Amino acid sequence: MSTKEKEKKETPLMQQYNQIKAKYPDACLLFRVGDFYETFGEDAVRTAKVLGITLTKRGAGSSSETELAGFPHHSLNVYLPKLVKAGLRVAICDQLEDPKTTKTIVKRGVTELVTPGVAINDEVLQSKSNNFLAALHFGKKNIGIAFLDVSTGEFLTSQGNEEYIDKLLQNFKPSEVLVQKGNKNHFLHNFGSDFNLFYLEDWVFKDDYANESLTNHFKTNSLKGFGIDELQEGIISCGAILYYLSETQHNKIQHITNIQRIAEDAYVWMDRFTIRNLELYGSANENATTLLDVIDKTLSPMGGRLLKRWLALPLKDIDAINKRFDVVDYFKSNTEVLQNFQYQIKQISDLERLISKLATGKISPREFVILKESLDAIIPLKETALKSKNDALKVIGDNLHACELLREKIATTISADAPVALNKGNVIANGINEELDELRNISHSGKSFLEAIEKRESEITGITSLKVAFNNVFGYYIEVRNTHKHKVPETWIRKQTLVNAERYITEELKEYEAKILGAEERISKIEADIYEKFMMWCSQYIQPVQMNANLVAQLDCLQSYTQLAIENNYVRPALEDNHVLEIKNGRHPVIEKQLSVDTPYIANDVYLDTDSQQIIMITGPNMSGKSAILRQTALIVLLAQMGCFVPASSVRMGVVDKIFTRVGASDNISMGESTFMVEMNETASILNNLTNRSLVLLDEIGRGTSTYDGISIAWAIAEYIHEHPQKAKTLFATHYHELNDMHEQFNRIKNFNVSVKELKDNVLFLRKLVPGGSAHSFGIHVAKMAGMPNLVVQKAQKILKKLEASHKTEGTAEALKQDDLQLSIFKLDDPILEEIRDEITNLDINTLTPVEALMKLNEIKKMVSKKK
Ligand SMILES: Nc1ncnc2c1ncn2[C@@H]1O[C@H](COP(=O)(O)OP(=O)(O)OP(=O)(O)O)[C@@H](O)[C@H]1O
Repeated sequence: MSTKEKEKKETPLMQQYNQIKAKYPDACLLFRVGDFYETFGEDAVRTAKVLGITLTKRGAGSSSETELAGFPHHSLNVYLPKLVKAGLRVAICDQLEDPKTTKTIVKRGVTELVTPGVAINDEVLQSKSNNFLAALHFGKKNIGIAFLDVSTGEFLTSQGNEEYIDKLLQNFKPSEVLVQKGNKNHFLHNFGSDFNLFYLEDWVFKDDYANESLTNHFKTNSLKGFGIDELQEGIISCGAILYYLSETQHNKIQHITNIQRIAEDAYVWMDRFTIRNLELYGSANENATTLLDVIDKTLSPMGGRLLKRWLALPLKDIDAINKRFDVVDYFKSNTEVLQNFQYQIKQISDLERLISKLATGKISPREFVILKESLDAIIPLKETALKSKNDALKVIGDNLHACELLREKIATTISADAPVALNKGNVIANGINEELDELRNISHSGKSFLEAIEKRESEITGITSLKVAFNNVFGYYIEVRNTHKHKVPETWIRKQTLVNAERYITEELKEYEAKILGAEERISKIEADIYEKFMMWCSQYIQPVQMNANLVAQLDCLQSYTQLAIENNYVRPALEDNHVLEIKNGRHPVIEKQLSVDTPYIANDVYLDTDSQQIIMITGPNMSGKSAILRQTALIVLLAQMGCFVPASSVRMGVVDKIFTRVGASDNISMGESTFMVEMNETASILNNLTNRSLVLLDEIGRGTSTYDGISIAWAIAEYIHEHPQKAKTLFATHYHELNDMHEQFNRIKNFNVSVKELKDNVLFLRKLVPGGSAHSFGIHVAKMAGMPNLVVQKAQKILKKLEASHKTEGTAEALKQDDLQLSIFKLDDPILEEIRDEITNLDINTLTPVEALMKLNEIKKMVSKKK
């Protein structure tokens, strides 16, 4: 059948459907038909699967046969989130006119396109998480990025290299990412396929387009005021976001009141491995407790979201950090004030999302009441903050906006017990509109009016069981039991005969009915009009309410810090203008919460600086607690720079600007590269970015290869960090006790070990970090403890003894002395060694990265071993 013929066969409804669907080919189209949302074809198959609803066929057996799945329109709130959470883009196609008013097919159109990144329904959102839409623009020099949470109005941008953008993507975890069509592969190659991507046409990513749409939206002449005018690629990404909003019919976006620059240099740099490895707010293991789980004591959704941001972006400015400490100190010593704040914050709902709903015209009458109650709670909060003796709190108190007129207007305009849905009535308070009050009188007086008729007619006719009632078919009627039928006056018109009764209508009832039904329709119309205008009026308060939301979020984070410090005995770190890191009795905030009551966490001291103890080489058996010490050091630094107290008895530190973490043989194999290669890549990026204020954690680096390769590489890396002009403070956990020899040659490397007590054929973990190296790595003991069969353990012990005996004579330090190596290679007149010599002579040291050097070394080692 030709397409034309097929079209002819299609019903007008399906023709209309197909026309609309053609405009949204990649979305699941929910097509409103009467009281149902229907889906057809492929969409129906997907929808039925995701929602678990029945899949049927329309026009079965005919040429226009298609799958069909639908649900009642009032269940949209239940089903829509499920579709969006399943990663679908959902186009909602509504009836644009009242079916009663048209004789032909009802006009329909898409009123909203809901995608994972632009959802504002409570059912899709998580209260303590932002829901970001991101856009990326690959420029010549930089990659631009923008994030928008349309449910809160936060709009942020930045630009930088791939590593930086990767880190931001990890931190902000966007639900949807917009990418230029032409850069699809580029994106997948750099950032992986874990994101929900949507591709936009290349022309959207243009300078002029972005500038124009942004300045139009913000009604400004330039973007200077936002401090982003230099961010060319960032701006283009912001433009793509605005384009997408209009494409998805999100046109009411007044709550997007500014763009913030994510200032890369204001925050501690943590790469994605660090974020992942320290399990800050996510973990590969779903059941793992994250740092956020432990430290989050926030009481409001805004506070919860801000805490995540503070955790992702720790500060470097000592004054700003100290300000947060000061508030926590103040709260700690004024617990009554703290409790007062906590009580008030609990009364405040999600102001940020409520005001966004107002801006998008989606706020429900009930939510207006909640908005007012939340704003009421700001008043005592403001007073308490102003009365406090802490400067930062006073500033917050000063800036909290009382929103007096707004609160007053909501109280007088919206009924205190307003319903969730506008069409349920009783939304607008009495006394706002005369006509409304009058109509309500009519409709409310209805019951007594009907009762009066019932009484009167019963008396006149002598029919004792007479009843006035209503049904949808013929409206108000009088019902008379058969026994009284003969008493019915002639003027009554019989409408229905039942088994035991007859139903009649009267002129009077008909008139009354017209008045009442007219009144209710008119009431709905007046309420809707007033509501619409009221939302418009309230929109002048978007900014003050957003500011209040932000200030409450800050107060909430600070009370959360205090509560955490009180409950867990955290202390205030002393920030100093130096390069020292001195932790006394530090604990791991997460592990200490997980131990059983009878196993106390063993606190440890760590000291690092740039003069005497730059690198600590930590050896110790498996499971002794090496990783715990590394991670707790980073976590303490991180918490401190978030402005939070820390799990230790005291901490003294200069500000850290970058935290790097590498764990040997990490689980990146899935990306297709060999584990070892990945490990080397990761390490290379550290070595290329070291600063005097960096904190580097290297956990078992080198273990992804054979022992001797591993030792050589670990050695070379430690040496590189030691010799680097930027003296990065480093904790190096290793199984290779051979590395204990390094301190003889490099004076800022110090050996430590996590102590254990050797029992007869077992080890007892003491978990104390003590100076000095350890002689062996006890792996076999641990294997035994893990329940390995005895035969295996005994065999392993024998092999170990043999190996130890055979290597006793080789001092590692000796073996790795460069001079010796050179002599042994170049004195020999051997083709392979000559080849090696040529390789080395041809190397351009100036352009070689440290890891390339390591790889080269590895190659050379392989050549030498071939020769053996
Ligand atoms: N200071 C401590 N106090 C109490 N328990 C601790 C302490 N440090 C570590 N532990 C416990 O010991 C376990 C092992 O610690 P960790 O992973 O740090 O050991 P490791 O030496 O790095 O081991 P491996 O070399 O096998 O990676 C932790 O999961 C924790 O339960």
